[in-house]
Amino acid sequence: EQQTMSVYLRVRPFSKEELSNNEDQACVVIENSQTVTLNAPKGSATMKSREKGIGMSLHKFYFSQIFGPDTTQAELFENTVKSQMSDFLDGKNALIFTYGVTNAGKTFTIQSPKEPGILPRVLESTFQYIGEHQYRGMDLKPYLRNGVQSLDFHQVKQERITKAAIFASFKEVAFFEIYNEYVYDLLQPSLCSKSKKRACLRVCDDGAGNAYVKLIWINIHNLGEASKLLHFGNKNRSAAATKMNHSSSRHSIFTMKLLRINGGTAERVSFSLCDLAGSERCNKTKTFGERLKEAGNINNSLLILGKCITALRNSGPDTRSIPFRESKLTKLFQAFFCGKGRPSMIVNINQCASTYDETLHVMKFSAVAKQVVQVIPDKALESLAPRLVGHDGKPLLSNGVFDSNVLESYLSEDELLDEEEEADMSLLPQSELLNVVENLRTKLLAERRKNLLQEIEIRKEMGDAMLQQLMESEELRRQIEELKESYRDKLENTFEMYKDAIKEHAYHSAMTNLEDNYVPLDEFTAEQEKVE
Ligand SMILES: Nc1ncnc2c1ncn2[C@@H]1O[C@H](COP(=O)(O)OP(=O)(O)OP(=O)(O)O)[C@@H](O)[C@H]1O
Repeated sequence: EQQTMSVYLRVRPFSKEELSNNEDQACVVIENSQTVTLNAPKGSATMKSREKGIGMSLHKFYFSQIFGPDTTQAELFENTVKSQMSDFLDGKNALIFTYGVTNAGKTFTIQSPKEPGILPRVLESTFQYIGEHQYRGMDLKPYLRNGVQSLDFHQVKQERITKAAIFASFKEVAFFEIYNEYVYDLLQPSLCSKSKKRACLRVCDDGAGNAYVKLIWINIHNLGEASKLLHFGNKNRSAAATKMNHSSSRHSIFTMKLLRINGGTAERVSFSLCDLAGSERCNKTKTFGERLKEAGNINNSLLILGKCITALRNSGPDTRSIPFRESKLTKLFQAFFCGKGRPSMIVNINQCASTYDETLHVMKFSAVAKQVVQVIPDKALESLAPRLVGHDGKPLLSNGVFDSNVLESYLSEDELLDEEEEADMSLLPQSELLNVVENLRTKLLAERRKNLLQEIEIRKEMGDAMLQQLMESEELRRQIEELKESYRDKLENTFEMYKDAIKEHAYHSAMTNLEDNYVPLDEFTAEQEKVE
């Protein structure tokens, strides 16, 4: 099945303050349920460009569906997420992400505390669907990206302790955020203590090209528990203040995994809701130092998301050249865009004249996303083939039957080691961590030594080449000097030659004159006497 990605637009209402600040300049006009027009207000960069004859002041955009300022949370859920919700309960992975500038209504749409947003409604629908068929045990858990792990007695005990650290008490949920290209678990209980530094998690690969993060998965039994978790996670979202806003700098992702247990087999399907960081660009935030880095990282991950979406629009079914690996966010979203689920996007905008240029940027981004064609597999779970594995990480099932021999050989020693290398270091015990550090230090030293040798070699080669060049130029200089010397000699010789020749010529001329004017003495005397 092929279809374009669903991209919805939600336009939030003006606040009283915005209305009194003259922000309502009819910049956003909803033409019908799928078309919206943006009119550039006076003073916006778009209008200034238009006055110079560049670009247009009016832009038209098309969406899967547009929701105006009067849309309620329930209407939005019914018309956007509901279809994805039934796909999810049917066994297909789903991802919903909100995109827009800061203060456009992304968080309100996902998880408003006032009117319940999409997230609490998704949770509620899931609980309604499961009803009495809920698995009450705590001995199964998500494993890597698509697997299911059976826990032993001690691990179940640990699970209860982790949960008890948050609640004083079969669906599993995780909540994490990506900040400055670092992944943090928002359900990490120790985060409550301000003195402790948050452990940042590695994005690992499950060996089949699926990226995942080792998160704390909490087994929840009712909506009340889910809300408490959400509240707990939100408390941990301590956003650093930027000039634009206080909590717009992080991408936060809430994921729910549903385990469908049927005898000895377990199927796993996930629903992720992502509240992306504000999409405004660096120049607007007027930040520097750490905040500039933060803005740069947000820009980078959204830029890579944009690059992936543009590449997806052009690539067709072959997604190998799409740069998903260039940011943590896209790495984790990759599977949804590559046929292992169905992503959809809710674009949030405000109608304020002062943020018009940024809003236009968001709309252009969504116009590209709207053209992405998705391939949706008929039976997503078959391709995901979740594995049921034991507490030591080895799969327990082969063709639906427990077969220890098959299972022994299934994961070879090498694979285990590979997996270990990809493991999240922050969760290892201290002794192992020390070993890892020691190994890394040895590797680092070896690498440094190799680099140093290489540098010495390169420097030597460069020195030799320079010496050679110097010698050659010295030889050239010497030859030129010799040539100059010989020319000078020749010139001097020629000069002397001419000088002698001139001297000789002058002598001869003088002698000739002398001979011509010569009068013998007796003749001269006779002549003188005559005159007297
Ligand atoms: N549809 C809506 N109806 C009424 N109020 C809304 C709506 N959408 C957003 N708001 C209000 O607008 C303000 C900004 O919304 P919100 O915090 O969700 O923006 P945001 O895009 O998530 O910003 P940030 O990037 O900083 O997280 C909030 O006060 C919110 O209550």
